[in-house]
Amino acid sequence: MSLLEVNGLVKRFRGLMALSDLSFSVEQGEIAGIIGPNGAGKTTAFNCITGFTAVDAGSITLSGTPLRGKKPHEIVNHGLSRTWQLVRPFFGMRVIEALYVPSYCRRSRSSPEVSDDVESRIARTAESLGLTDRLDDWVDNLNQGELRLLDIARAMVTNPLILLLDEPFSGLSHREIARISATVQALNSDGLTVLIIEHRLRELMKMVHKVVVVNFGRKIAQGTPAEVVKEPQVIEAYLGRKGVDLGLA
Ligand SMILES: Nc1ncnc2c1ncn2[C@@H]1O[C@H](COP(=O)(O)OP(=O)(O)OP(=O)(O)O)[C@@H](O)[C@H]1O
Repeated sequence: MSLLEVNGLVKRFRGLMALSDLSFSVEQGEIAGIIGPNGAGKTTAFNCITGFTAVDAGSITLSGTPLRGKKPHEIVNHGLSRTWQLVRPFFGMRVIEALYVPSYCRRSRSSPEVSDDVESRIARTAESLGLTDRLDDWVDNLNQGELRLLDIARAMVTNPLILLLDEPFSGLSHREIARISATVQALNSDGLTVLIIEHRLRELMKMVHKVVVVNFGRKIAQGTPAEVVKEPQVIEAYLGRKGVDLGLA
């Protein structure tokens, strides 16, 4: 059984088919990527999986537990957390206070998987995200890269089995991207499964084990980075000349 299984997902917005029969799975311990052109349905897929958007058809399971129809906070309590394309920080709070907010979810306080107390998990999470020195600082003083790290830290405080990241590199410098990428890979080495939407392909392809390519709400390819960049459908729909520059062929 895969950790996350998405089967036959359909989502219509009036006349527009945002997702048509989208199926893919993410295995325990994997870093998987979702790529595809603008408007392909990637964020809609995240919104459906995380309970923010109602699904018209299909199923979503996490470790075999059906998620479809559950509310976002219930899904978090099952072990699936996410970040958003646009960072919306809790300005006016200190970093440590912003990390306490997600700690009030049930999974963070009382699930059988949780062995440590909230205070030590926040300290451990801040350390693994490189934010220990910033805990007493105001969120308003963080730079863009640190705000992204804080977003990931907030999701990590809920003790997820799988973390969904929506364009975590967006708007960041090369140096900030390298820091986020190394941090996510370290979290993965500690057992976290990760699913990432990203357009920064050169950086993404270096860190993922598997890529799912979506176009017009359908999966058009799946495989290792080296496999998908050779797929004619992927080159035509999305990569074009970009594929040649990824250094994977
Ligand atoms: N709430 C909504 N109401 C109507 N149409 C929507 C809504 N959300 C998304 N769409 C449409 O669904 C399609 C898929 O959008 P989505 O944001 O999922 O694409 P995406 O692959 O994430 O794109 P990008 O890479 O630009 O972020 C687009 O045509 C978009 O305009």
